[in-house]
Amino acid sequence: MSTNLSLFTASALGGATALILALVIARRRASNSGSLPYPPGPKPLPVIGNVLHISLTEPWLAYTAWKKIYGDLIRVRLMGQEFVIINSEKTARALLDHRSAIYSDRPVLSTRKFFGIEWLTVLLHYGAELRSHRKLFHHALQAESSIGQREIYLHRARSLLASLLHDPEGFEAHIRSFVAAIIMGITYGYEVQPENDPYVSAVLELNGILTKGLTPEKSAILLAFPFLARIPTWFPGASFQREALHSRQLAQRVLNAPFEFTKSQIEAGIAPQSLVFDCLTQMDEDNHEDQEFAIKATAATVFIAGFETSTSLLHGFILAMILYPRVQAKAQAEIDTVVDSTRLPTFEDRPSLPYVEAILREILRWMPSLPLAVPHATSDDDVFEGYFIPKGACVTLNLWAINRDEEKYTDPDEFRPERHFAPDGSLLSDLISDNVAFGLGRRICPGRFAAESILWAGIVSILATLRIEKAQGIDGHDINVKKQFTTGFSIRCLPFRCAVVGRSAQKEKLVREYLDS
Ligand code: HEM
Repeated sequence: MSTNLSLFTASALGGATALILALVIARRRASNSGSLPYPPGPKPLPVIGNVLHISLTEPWLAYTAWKKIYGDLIRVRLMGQEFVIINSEKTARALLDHRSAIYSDRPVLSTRKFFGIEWLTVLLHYGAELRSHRKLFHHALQAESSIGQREIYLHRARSLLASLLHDPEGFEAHIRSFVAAIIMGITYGYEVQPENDPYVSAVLELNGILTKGLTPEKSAILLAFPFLARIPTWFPGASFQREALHSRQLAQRVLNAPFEFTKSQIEAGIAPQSLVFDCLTQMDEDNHEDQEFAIKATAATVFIAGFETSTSLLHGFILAMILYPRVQAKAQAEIDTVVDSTRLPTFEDRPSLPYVEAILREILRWMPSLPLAVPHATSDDDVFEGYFIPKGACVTLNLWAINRDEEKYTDPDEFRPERHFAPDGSLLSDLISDNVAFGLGRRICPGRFAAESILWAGIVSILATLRIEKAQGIDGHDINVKKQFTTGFSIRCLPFRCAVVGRSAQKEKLVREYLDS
């Protein structure tokens, strides 16, 4: 909130800029729209557009409320930037998938450079650099690679069980370590330290800043008032600038430090296989410098993009298990019929566990870690169902609204895995890797296969061996928990407490035996 205030205080100084901007916008609109209307939406005010109509930290709430008034495709204007909000999966697929030639760019995020992450794949414009990154991702994260990495996921999941049994109160940190160990292992061949790992701490801190500062809505303000980026960090109220400076320093650390670690391991001949190892040892003869930078940026993106989203969903899973003990018990009963008491679950059991599968789908729906996904941008003018969508528009996939579509999901706030089954009792056939939670079209999440396997390994291992319950206060009463999220570009549950207990002495013994073996 203080960021908003400092932004707006400074914004007030920008009258002259605003006037020039208004003229530019008016000229641009006159030349672009022809006679076709923009999609419907709340009437923008002169110059500032709809800035006062939304919350800059939770814009999806207004976008979702407007769905009832304006429908599946909404036009919003924030300062000089045109936004098109997509509120239904059908319209999202029609535009982002079927017209991907036009809808695969990213908006001009002025905050990209300001926060020092202009190299982040997620934010690259559509072009040669992005294609080179996506080629590297494809090589390391395609569905087949994820199958090969399943043993690592299960091994890490079983270590997570031991940490949860040993220190239930620290469950948030243990889940973060679980995800970090997998991602740092497959990306850099690096073994994370159990506590205060320097690379993990840097990413955590960087993600914290980016989550608050990187929304396209804030970027639109910075784009309209570029002088804000040049206010010195010592200026009163310049907290935004100070955070950005810190972000630039952290981003350099995240980009370089683990990469240099792997390089030195390769030079010493002791590097295990990893994304960076494979890519560096398979480089072409030419342009070593450019190739190395692409590998470095791709690897750092894996950590930034994969870490926050996956941990957020697993925290959401723990919350759901406390709030819905019936679901937990039903999943455990299913697992017990498939996995006998002499072993722990493996990926071979997955097809026999449809209810666990439905829980995974329901987590992706109930807990949208990226409520507005990652914005796309149009690289050309377009016309859709009679509405004009200009080149350069920021096209926002409102997952918050899509996941709460009451026509598809009755009582959408309820966590109900049963909604993913057909009336005949069979699991619906949609693939998790096609889930709209991973975005659409040419920018679809390249980490979705890895993410799916990481989440499944964590969820099934916890359900098979542990019971998640409400924690008890010192008075012996249960501590109630609520579904409440943080705000920003990506969201997670607000901190809550829980108790974790082994489901039986035999199951605890299985975990210990596995880790001792
Ligand atoms: C369950 C966890 C995850 C969710 C919900 C998620 C979701 C998303 C979404 C919505 C996008 C934007 C897609 C679009 O623009 O249409 C995206 C992009 C991306 N994700 Fe994920 N993701 C997850 C995990 C991961 C993991 C584990 C990795 C890496 C291993 C990863 C790497 C990326 C990258 C590199 C992009 C940018 C692609 C581009 O801009 O071309 N994600 N993700």
